[in-house]
Amino acid sequence: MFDAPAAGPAGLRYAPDFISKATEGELIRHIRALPLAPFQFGQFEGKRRVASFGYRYDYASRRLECAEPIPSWLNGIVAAIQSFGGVSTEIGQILCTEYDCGVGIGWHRDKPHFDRIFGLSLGSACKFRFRRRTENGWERFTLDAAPRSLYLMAGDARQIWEHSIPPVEAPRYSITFRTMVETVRGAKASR
Ligand SMILES: O=C(O)CCC(=O)C(=O)O
Ligand SMILES: [Fe+2]
Repeated sequence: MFDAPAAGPAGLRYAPDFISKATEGELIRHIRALPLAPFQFGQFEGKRRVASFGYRYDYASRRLECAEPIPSWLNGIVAAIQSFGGVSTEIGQILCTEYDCGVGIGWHRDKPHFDRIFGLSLGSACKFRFRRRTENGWERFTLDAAPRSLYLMAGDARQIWEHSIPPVEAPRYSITFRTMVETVRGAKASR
């Protein structure tokens, strides 16, 4: 059910076959039916297409904004992710992404409003790459993320290491589930 990748970043967990082929097919069908929009960061447009639920990070205003509520077709998988994450895991944000052939994502760390990051891979495999700076250059690690697998980035894997995906060779979909940091959860509770 769950493998700790050999010599990978601390805080990275990987679960192959987290969902069935039938569930994968259903989720892809739902994602394809969404009004996906090219990822916008400032004046740049990424080639991947996305839809956000719960919250959305706006690169123009550089603020976290409210997004559409999490739709009910995601309820089952959210429950499975929360139970994988353990007690007090509450998913606040979901990003559905479509990568066409030749599309990837550049090096980055996710925005600081988010805490732990769970990623479900659908449709095809990808090389999920990690790097962190060392005194003499970069230390690197690649996770082979199979379709239907789940990765979790927490601790160093989330806070220190950057991640990226080189252009995919077949269409890939992903659903990223994020918990919110305490300050964001507190602000929401007091509204
Ligand atoms: O597609 C994925 O699995 C990861 C996407 C990602 O890193 C992000 O949207 O921040
Ligand atoms: Fe990311």
